[in-house]
Amino acid sequence: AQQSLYQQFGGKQGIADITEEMLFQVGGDERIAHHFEDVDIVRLHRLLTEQICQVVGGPCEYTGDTMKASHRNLGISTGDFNVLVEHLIRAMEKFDIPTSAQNQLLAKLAAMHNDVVEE
Ligand code: HEM
Repeated sequence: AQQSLYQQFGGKQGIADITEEMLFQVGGDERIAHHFEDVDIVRLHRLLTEQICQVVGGPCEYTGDTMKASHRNLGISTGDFNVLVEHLIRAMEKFDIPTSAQNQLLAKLAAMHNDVVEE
């Protein structure tokens, strides 16, 4: 039987595991870690998990702010954006998410690029 995109991500727990791993790696990457120094990471993890769950068609409601409002004035560049995506891909690989499922999420996140990046 064909699994839904949400199921291919391992449901809410699978998504929570992937975002945790991504944020952990981001925190250790000196290219972008400075952006997250004063951020409540537990809250960010919860919101990112909700958002990705919703984006992949899961039964979740994203309760955070818009991408444009929450990244305003953070000075995030396209390079920063690509580094975060790099860590997301590694995290998805670590949890054996099928490539076609990875690409479907990445396409949806790419559509947010202009709302996140300022330069
Ligand atoms: C498509 C890519 C991205 C998505 C889906 C995303 C998603 C989110 C979400 C859901 C929040 C929480 C919003 C809220 O507080 O209500 C957030 C906040 C934040 N994001 Fe992103 N983000 C992306 C890219 C980036 C990048 C590339 C950076 C920096 C390298 C970044 C840095 C931040 C920071 C610092 C906050 C916290 C802002 C604050 O609490 O004041 N984000 N992001």
